[in-house]
Amino acid sequence: MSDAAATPVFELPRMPRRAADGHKGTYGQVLAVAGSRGMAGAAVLVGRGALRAGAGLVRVACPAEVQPTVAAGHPCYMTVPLRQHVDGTLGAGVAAELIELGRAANAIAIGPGLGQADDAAALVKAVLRELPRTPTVVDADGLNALAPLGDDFRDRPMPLVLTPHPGEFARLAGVATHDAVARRAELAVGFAWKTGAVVLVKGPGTVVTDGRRVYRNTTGNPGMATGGSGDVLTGVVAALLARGLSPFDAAVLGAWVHGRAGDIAAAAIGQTGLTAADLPDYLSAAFRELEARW
Ligand SMILES: NC(=O)C1=CN([C@@H]2O[C@H](COP(=O)(O)OP(=O)(O)OC[C@H]3O[C@@H](n4cnc5c(N)ncnc54)[C@H](OP(=O)(O)O)[C@@H]3O)[C@@H](O)[C@H]2O)[C@@H](O)CC1
Ligand SMILES: Nc1ncnc2c1ncn2[C@@H]1O[C@H](COP(=O)(O)OP(=O)(O)O)[C@@H](O)[C@H]1O
Ligand SMILES: [Mg+2]
Repeated sequence: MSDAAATPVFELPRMPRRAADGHKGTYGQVLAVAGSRGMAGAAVLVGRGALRAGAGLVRVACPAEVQPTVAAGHPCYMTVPLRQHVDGTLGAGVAAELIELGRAANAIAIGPGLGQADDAAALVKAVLRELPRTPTVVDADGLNALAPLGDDFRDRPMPLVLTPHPGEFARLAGVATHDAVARRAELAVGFAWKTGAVVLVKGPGTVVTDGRRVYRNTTGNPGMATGGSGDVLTGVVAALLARGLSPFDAAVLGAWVHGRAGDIAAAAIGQTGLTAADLPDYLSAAFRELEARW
């Protein structure tokens, strides 16, 4: 299928106004499942992204070994230490516990820094299968767990949001990486159509599609080509899902506001010294621009 078959979207979804009488339960609870030995930072970045995108409550579930490090990454999210394998990764043995935590959440972010062990992949699949109505964004090793993806989740009542970079998209869709770059929009539309997921393929001019509609993002800059930038986006999309945006709208607005934060950060401190850990702090300014439209 060509991307010409999908309707281009130019208008941004509205960021919902915060009700005067709202409380933290009103603005959505996010469960992030992320991190492993050596990749505690991925879990921190997802959690910070979700907080700065307005989630009322954020819980970061991670292997027990990295939990103190993750907890030290921000005082405002809670952390849940989970039993880990000897190599410091999570596995299907904690699926029941995670699914219980997931039932209490309005949205789940799963994948960054989980590693590529077979049992981590089994855990990801169990969570996605057992919570079919929970809005969920899958990134990084969560995507590797599903690759190659067919129509397994085609009939999921709540469509998944998948956020691959072109390398991950190539694995997921079973295409060559150079095609995932050169024919990104066309392949993403066809893949979204086939899988029933909302697909956000990252990079300059990030493409978001549900197979029927396609949005090409206009924000962002090469300063964001630095480890962990995508992990922040995962947290942002989860917060927007928890706030009640549809999967497509959460992906579109998430891509825009994440890129805008990168642009404001680059204007303030330049592209060269920009790190992913700076991005959440500049999300506030990016969201303030959206609040100005209220
Ligand atoms: N602080 C932490 O804890 C951090 C932890 N992190 C965690 O690390 C884990 C591994 O994630 P990952 O993305 O680094 O590895 P992987 O999936 O093998 O991708 C690399 C392959 O994809 C390709 N490729 C990528 N982008 C492309 C593009 N735009 N266009 C084209 N190609 C592109 C790339 O191509 P190449 O660079 O060779 O040209 C290469 O082949 C994961 O769990 C993540 O969450 C990180 O988030 C960092 C911070
Ligand atoms: N040259 C660029 N222009 C605009 N955005 C970029 C550029 N390079 C990277 N990005 C953005 O940075 C993020 C990188 O995500 P990802 O590749 O998953 O990184 P990581 O896994 O290290 O967190 C994506 O949102 C991508 O769109
Ligand atoms: Mg990534």
